[in-house]
Amino acid sequence: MLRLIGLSKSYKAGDKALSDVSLDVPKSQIVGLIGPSGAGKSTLIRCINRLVEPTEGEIRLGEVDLVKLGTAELRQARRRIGMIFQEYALVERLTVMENVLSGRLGYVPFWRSWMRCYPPQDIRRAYELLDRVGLMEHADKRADALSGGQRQRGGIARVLAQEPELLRVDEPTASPDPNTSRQIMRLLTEICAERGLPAIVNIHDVPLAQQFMQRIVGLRAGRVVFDGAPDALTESALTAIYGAQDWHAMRQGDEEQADAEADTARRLAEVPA
Ligand SMILES: Nc1ncnc2c1ncn2[C@@H]1O[C@H](COP(=O)(O)OP(=O)(O)OP(=O)(O)O)[C@@H](O)[C@H]1O
Repeated sequence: MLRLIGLSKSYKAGDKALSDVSLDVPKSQIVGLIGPSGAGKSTLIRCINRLVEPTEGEIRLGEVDLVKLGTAELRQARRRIGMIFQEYALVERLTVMENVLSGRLGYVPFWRSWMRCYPPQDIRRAYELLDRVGLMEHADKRADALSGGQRQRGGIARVLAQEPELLRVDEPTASPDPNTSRQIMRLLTEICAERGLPAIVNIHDVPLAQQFMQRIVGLRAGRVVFDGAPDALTESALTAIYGAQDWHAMRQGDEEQADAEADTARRLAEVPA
C-alpha cells in the first residue's frame, strides 16, 4: 500500500508543482494519473522515490515513511519501487535475458553483476518472467532486434525481476500503434492483479485510461481535482481537469484520429487480396 500525505513540491525557480496531495493506493489497484501539461504528474511520480525531493509531506510505503530515510536506507527502499519507462525500456546492446537480469542489480554483489554471473534462482525466475510477458523465444536476442511493444514487455519483465512492492509507470501509451498500447495496458493490469501490486500510471490518453484503470486521479496546477472511478469522469470532471478549451480540443483530436483510423481500415478492406 502506498500512502501520500500532504505532499507538496516547490521547485527553486518558484513553481509550486504539487500542493497538498494526499492519496492512498491499496494493493492491486492501478491508478491513472491524468492532467494537462505542467499539472505535476511527472513531479508526483518522481517524488515517490525521491528522485525529486518533496518540500513537505509523507510518502509511506507499507510502514516506512520514505521522506525520513537517509541515503543508504533510501537506496534499499528504492529497490521496492519499480519504474517502467516508455522510452529507454531496455539496454539495446544487451540480450533480452541480460536486461531482465539487470533488474537484480540492487540485490546481487557487484562482482556477480560485473561478471554477469547471476545466481541460478535469479536466472530461473528471469525465464519465468520472460514467459509471462510472452518473450521466451526472444530471450537471447539483442534488445535492439525487438519491436517497440516487445521492448516494453521486456521492460516490464526487468522491473518485475526487481520484486517491487509498487509500480510507477511513465506514459505507457505513447506508442504510435494503438493495438500495442492496449496490449501493454492489458498486461500491466493483469500483472498488478496477479501480484497484488499497486501502480500509478502517468497516462495522457484519457479513453485508454478510462478503459483500463480502476481509478483515475486528475491533477490540475499541482492539486488533485478529481479522484474516482473511470465512469465518474464526466464532461464536467474533464473540464475541471483540463479546462473547457483544452478538453474540447483534445476530444476533437480524438474524434479526428478515430475517423482517420476508421478510414484506413475501410481502405484496407477495399484492397483486393
Ligand atoms: N526541474 C524543474 N525545475 C523547475 N520547475 C520544474 C522542474 N520540473 C518541473 N517543473 C515545473 O513544475 C510544474 C509541473 O511539471 P511536471 O513536469 O511535473 O508536469 P507534468 O504534468 O508531468 O507535465 P507533462 O505532461 O507536460 O509532462 C510545471 O510548472 C513545470 O514547469
